[in-house]
Amino acid sequence: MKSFEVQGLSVKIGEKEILTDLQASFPEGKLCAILGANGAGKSTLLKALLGWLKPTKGKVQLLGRPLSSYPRRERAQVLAYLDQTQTLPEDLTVEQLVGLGRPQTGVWLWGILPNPLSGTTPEDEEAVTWALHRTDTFRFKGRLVGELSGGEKQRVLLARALAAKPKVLLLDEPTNHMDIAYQADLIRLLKREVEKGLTVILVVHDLNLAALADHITLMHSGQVIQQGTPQDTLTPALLQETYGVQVDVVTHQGRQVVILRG
Ligand SMILES: Nc1ncnc2c1ncn2[C@@H]1O[C@H](COP(=O)(O)OP(=O)(O)OP(=O)(O)O)[C@@H](O)[C@H]1O
Repeated sequence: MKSFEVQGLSVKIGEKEILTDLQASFPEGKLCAILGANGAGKSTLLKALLGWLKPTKGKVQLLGRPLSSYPRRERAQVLAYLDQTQTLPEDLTVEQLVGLGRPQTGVWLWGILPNPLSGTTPEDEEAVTWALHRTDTFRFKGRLVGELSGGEKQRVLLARALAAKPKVLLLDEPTNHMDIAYQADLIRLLKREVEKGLTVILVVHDLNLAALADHITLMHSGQVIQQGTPQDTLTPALLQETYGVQVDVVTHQGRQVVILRG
């Protein structure tokens, strides 16, 4: 089955059409990367997949069912989202913040942050502990969020997203501001979850990180121009179409490596 199947999707923000008749499908249980130049519509596509932006035309199917048929709560159980713009409540402990990932405790009602300690079930506690372990953050569960480094925060945010036990995790530029070691670490953690059945769809700018994905989507001007394996998509011709730059692509240890032409 596909995680998402998108047919003829158009999305407007205000009067401006950002996505136009977009066709795409994303396999289930794979690490999928979305690439495209600034302004191509990558974040907008993620928000449409999350159901936050309503299409003016077209259909989005999530795990074989129309996205619009999912009640909000069920959608929050199936999909998790992680981006860079979230401001974090710095005076919570890591464990409390990860607890907010649970759909029933983490919903921000009327702009009020619910008490992270109220209404917690044993199942919530088990999921939080599991997510802390999966992201190697259990050892600092008692620390305050405000005291963490950028890379540590990133892992804690991943733990919060995983605590919901989603089937599909969408990430918007999760490797921004991360050094190469943290980037590798994040991809390793994501791959580990994918091996356990999670579908991951992430927007990235680094082509050589994208080469580690199972499946790549190339976007240009609000449309998908190609989808497929790194071998099928990371080609000089398609990257020229995507970014308008000339690159060379070499294969190193079975993986595509993209080099900008000088
Ligand atoms: N709230 C908004 N109001 C008006 N225009 C918007 C809004 N959000 C996005 N856009 C426009 O939609 C287009 C696509 O934006 P989007 O953020 O989806 O691109 P992106 O591919 O994620 O870009 P980047 O790589 O720079 O993050 C851009 O031209 C952007 O200016």
